[in-house]
Amino acid sequence: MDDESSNLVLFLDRRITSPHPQISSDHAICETLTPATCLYNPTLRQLQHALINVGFLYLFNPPVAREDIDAVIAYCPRLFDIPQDAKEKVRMVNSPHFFGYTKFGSEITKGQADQREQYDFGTPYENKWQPGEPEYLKLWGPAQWPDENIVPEFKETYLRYLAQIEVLSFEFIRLIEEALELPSRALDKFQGESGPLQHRAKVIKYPAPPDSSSNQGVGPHFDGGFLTFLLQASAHRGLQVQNLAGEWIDAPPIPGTFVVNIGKALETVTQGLAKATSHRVLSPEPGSSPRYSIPFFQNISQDIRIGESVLSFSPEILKLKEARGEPAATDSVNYAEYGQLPSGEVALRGRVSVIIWDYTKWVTIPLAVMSCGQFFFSIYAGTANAVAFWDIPLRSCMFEYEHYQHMASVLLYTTVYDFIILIFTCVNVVSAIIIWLHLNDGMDAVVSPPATAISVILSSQSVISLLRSDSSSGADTPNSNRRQDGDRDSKYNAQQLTTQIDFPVSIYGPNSIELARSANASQSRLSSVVRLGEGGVTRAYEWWDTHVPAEALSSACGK
Ligand SMILES: O=C(O)CCC(=O)C(=O)O
Ligand SMILES: [Fe+2]
Repeated sequence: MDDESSNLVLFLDRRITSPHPQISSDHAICETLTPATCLYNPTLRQLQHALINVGFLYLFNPPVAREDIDAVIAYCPRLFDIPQDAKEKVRMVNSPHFFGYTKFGSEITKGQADQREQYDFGTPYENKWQPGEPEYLKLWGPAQWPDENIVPEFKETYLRYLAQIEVLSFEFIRLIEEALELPSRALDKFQGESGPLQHRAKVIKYPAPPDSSSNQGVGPHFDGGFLTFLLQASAHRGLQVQNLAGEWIDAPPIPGTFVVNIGKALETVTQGLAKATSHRVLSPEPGSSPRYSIPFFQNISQDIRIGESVLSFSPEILKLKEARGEPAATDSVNYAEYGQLPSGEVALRGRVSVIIWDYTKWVTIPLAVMSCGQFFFSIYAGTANAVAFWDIPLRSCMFEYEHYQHMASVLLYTTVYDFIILIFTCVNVVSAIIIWLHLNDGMDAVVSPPATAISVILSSQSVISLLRSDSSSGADTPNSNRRQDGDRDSKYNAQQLTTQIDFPVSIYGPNSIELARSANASQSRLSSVVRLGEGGVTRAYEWWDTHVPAEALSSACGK
């Protein structure tokens, strides 16, 4: 542990003595410091560095009861080992709030199926949506929990865990205000002045792939909200973070820590000072046990248009952003609509983009019916042709004009329909191959070719991209340099965020299709990555205890 970390420990220990204290709601830690003092505080300087230049950090010994952390970790395998029908009962498709179970392979990031299975849960929230109110207000509400008889006390334990992270997340916001030299509580306006917030959390299982076909646990993405607190719940590596140079850096699990990273909303309100960082997860090696993780996503108020609420900073601190330099291009997709839409709508758009799947599925039914009709007509016409040909009396008068005309038209029909059938058959075969190669067997829908085969094709990223060829005119975040990034490489403009195929279609209805189209039209590619400290994600923050485990730190830093 270096001197700066020691100072950090002293700073916090003066105020908090218990290893797992309740965090004081009056935010005593931060209010005792003026912004000017913060500049001299090495801890906050470290935090400032991590926010501006890295976007990821480890939080050591977080103020969350160790027994609750251990308990939620212990639940991970149990949650996924329950019978499949118990999981199906809480499928996300039942929930207007997008909570619940998503089976393996049912999520797509950057056009590829993520090799993970997951539950989405949330902090308690009662939905009060009324007809006529914006649809995005449906997004928050009660989570779906697995049967208490099958996973006893899971809900209670997990909610207790989430409650502690929620408090921690707000406490951390206070530190961020100080580190970025903002007035105290400058970030409050994003957090529920209009009422309580709901935060999301997941429990994720990344199984080892059977072979080396795909190792995309989850593809490159940014998180959307303010802060993410990630508990890596098994000893596997796999989480990777993209640095300023565009390289992927490992962020290995360190026991007793959370990985904290910045979401697009916080990046937007801080004029890009606090960096959202592109990250991904690689599946465990074939033959290994599954990796588990438990992320907590801190939300912001649904009504706020954060593009209109961007904060002001001192010229000195903005210079730090300039000094960071231009990041290399990233693989991730962007939440560009934050520039102008209410944050709830941004979240809804991220979700309902999947409704294109359903829309195209219905479009494909007439296509499939046509295909079948043509097939049968072709058989009929071919048979009629053959019968006519082998019918001696008929053939004998073939050279009479009307019979000749009859035979010619039968031949013409047969040939044309056979040709159409050939094309349809080719499309079906190609789509089946694409499904097999890219989407694996994780989708419910892939059961009855040709209709579903075509629907997969139509709803695949490439076709969606074509549908949205106007995407370069979309909105952007307040950072002017991003516009150029989007324009420079327009092939990424139409890429979706991580997309779940399992979704509550009936609840959001046909309007959502339009929403989805415009949502994706306004997404643009963003080059925004941050430089990781020498050797990787290296800055560790001691929260309560007096000792950072040196061996853990050095293994994380590769030193
Ligand atoms: O599982 C992990 O380690 C990260 C998951 C993640 O980045 C996400 O779900 O947004
Ligand atoms: Fe993430």
